[in-house]
Amino acid sequence: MPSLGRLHLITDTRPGCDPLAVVRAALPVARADLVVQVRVTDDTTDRQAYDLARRVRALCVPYEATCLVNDRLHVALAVDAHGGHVGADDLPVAAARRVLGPAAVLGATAREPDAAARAVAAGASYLGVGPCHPTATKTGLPDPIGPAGIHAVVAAVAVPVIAIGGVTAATVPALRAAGAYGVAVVGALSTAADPGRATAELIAALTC
Ligand SMILES: Cc1ncc(COP(=O)(O)OP(=O)(O)O)c(N)n1
Ligand SMILES: Cc1nc(C(=O)O)sc1CCOP(=O)(O)O
Ligand SMILES: [Mg+2]
Repeated sequence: MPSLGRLHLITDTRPGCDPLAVVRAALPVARADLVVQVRVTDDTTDRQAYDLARRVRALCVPYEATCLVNDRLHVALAVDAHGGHVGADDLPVAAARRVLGPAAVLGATAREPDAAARAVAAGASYLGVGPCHPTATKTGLPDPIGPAGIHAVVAAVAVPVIAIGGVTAATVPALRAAGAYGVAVVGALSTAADPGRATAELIAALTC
């Protein structure tokens, strides 16, 4: 299994968004450094999620980018995605690992060191940790943990930590300095006037 990409593009399927256009713009820039996580709104049907994931999976192939599916692991299996991501309202990590198999990429959300260690022991191959900063993309989240919260988790686990929540190219250096392996973004790409350029800025911040 190749090393995990450092830039995780999470699809934005809210009204007015064009997730496939954003993926198409990001792929030639970030290539194998890109992980596309197919995340759909709760009211999206499984058929719609499957159709989007199938298209994303196909787009990723020529760039050797990674395709993951959020929450809906049956969709991940159905499109032969590289893996999935689960959080507190989804299948437990150990059950998700059983569903996806030993070779799959499996991400788990963890917000503090103890939960992070439990998720890794249960089979997570990377952790999504946040929210780092305030975000308008998801409601109901706890207060932002900042780079210090990222560092606390990094110190507790030996798997890649992906920082999420309000991440922009400007906030990447502090997160990397805190030990984050990479970052996951929704708005920084989905609301960008030029998603290709925004991808280049994020990749530059992640690799310097
Ligand atoms: C990389 C990454 N980190 C965290 C999350 C959040 O997952 P979860 O807590 O299950 O919330 P939803 O995304 O399902 O609303 C994520 N998706 N990706
Ligand atoms: C889906 C999600 N999960 C989070 C968490 O902290 O678990 S923050 C988040 C939204 C991230 O969107 P943006 O990059 O636009 O802030
Ligand atoms: Mg979830």
